[in-house]
Amino acid sequence: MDWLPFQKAKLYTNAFIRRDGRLLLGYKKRGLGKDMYNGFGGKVDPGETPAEAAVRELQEEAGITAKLKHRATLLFMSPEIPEAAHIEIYYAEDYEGNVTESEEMRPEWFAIPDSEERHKEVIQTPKQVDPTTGLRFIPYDQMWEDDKLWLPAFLSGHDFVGRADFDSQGHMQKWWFALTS
Ligand SMILES: Nc1[nH]c(=O)nc2c1ncn2[C@H]1C[C@H](O)[C@@H](COP(=O)(O)OP(=O)(O)OP(=O)(O)O)O1
Repeated sequence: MDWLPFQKAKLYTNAFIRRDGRLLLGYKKRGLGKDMYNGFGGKVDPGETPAEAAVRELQEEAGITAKLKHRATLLFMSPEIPEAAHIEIYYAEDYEGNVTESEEMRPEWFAIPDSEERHKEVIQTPKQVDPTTGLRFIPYDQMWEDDKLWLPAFLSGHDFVGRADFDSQGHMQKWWFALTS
């Protein structure tokens, strides 16, 4: 397959929160990406900066406020959406408020593998539970297919840029990723 034609992009945000060695993800209850886990985010509204939208979406979808740091940029393309999704990805290690379920997302904490090697094992053998916390490890088998390519490095502190093109069945067909720090 060729790269999907890139004409226009629409801005989105996505925010990942880590606290006490655990990662907060949301189970998406509706829309594209339904029944998958993801960070919290959505469309940037007119007149809003991506950073402002990231804070608003995190509050709306998970009920919490955080000082988010911009860490990555992802271009997501799919025949299912008319414009590319240009996603600015944010990160924080603390937050205020109580994590709360919203109409769009059911938040859940996951154990983070302690090395990139352990991430690979968790990717190969899904549904493993961390014996010390009783939490499931990051559910890579229930996330967008490209996330397993960058999330391990992202959680070890690397920033990145990348692009992933999907087919209408939701499978990734073409991609590139580059670490920028
Ligand atoms: N972690 C991720 N990995 C990936 O490859 N694509 C992602 C992604 N997070 C989001 N996307 C893509 C898929 C989706 O089409 C688009 C928009 O993402 P979202 O699901 O966060 O936004 P929504 O369409 O729910 O927006 P709102 O209705 O404003 O919340 O970006």
